[in-house]
Amino acid sequence: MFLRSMTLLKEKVTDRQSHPFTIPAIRGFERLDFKHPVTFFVGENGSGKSTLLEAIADQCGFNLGGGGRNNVYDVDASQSALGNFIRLSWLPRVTQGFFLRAESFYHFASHLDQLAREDPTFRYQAYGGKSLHQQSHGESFLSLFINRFGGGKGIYLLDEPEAALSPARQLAFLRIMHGLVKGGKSQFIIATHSPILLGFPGAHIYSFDSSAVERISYEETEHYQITKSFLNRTDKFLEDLFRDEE
Ligand SMILES: Nc1ncnc2c1ncn2[C@@H]1O[C@H](COP(=O)(O)OP(=O)(O)OP(=O)(O)O)[C@@H](O)[C@H]1O
Repeated sequence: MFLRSMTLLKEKVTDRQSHPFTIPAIRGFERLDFKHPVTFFVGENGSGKSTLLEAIADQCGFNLGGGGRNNVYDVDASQSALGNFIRLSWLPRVTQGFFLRAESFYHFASHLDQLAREDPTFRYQAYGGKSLHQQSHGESFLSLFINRFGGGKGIYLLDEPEAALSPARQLAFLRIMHGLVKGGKSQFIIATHSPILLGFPGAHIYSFDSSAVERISYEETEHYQITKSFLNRTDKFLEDLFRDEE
């Protein structure tokens, strides 16, 4: 555990009528504590999870298109709306880690290809030995988790890592994360919609579905409840869903 909390610098906020303070969970945000090496952000689409995660990545000095501190490249919209309004509290401070955003991973892969073109000794060592563009989306994510994560102390900020992963690969990812967390040198903060990932034992889950970010249990998440009802009685669930359709 390295990142202990994040706090809104209220005195810096002069305009609460514009983005990102128009997002209900962000408007009510004051402080978030991290007390477990694995923290999840959950909430409806547009509830502010990525905005908060990106602000953390910004304050970590990570490339906002994806990557760590040493990955310097430009992508569109790589600015954090909230980054300058928060303070991170560390004990101890770590500088290594990775910000993964599923939506711009393509650009990160291209950035590595550019490095390989510029430096013949670059062998994609930390990425499975070949260009991420030559691996499927899911394979490239797994390569990253297996090869790039771990080593020294690091913080990993992942925005919807499940986007590319089959259910079996999501389990593989849980196993990798379990191993890294057990080693005591890794902290994960993950925005997700995956009921599988959310099942990580003991993880803390923060919901963005109300006017403040608040902690809820795994069983209280909509992801758990909807998936459970769907699987328990699929026919009945779908019958109810499609009733009165016309
Ligand atoms: N630059 C911007 N200007 C204005 N509004 C924005 C901007 N960027 C994002 N938003 C809005 O902020 C809200 C929160 O977006 P965010 O990406 O944080 O949501 P999210 O919880 O991560 O959603 P999802 O689960 O769909 O990824 C959304 O309504 C989005 O439209």
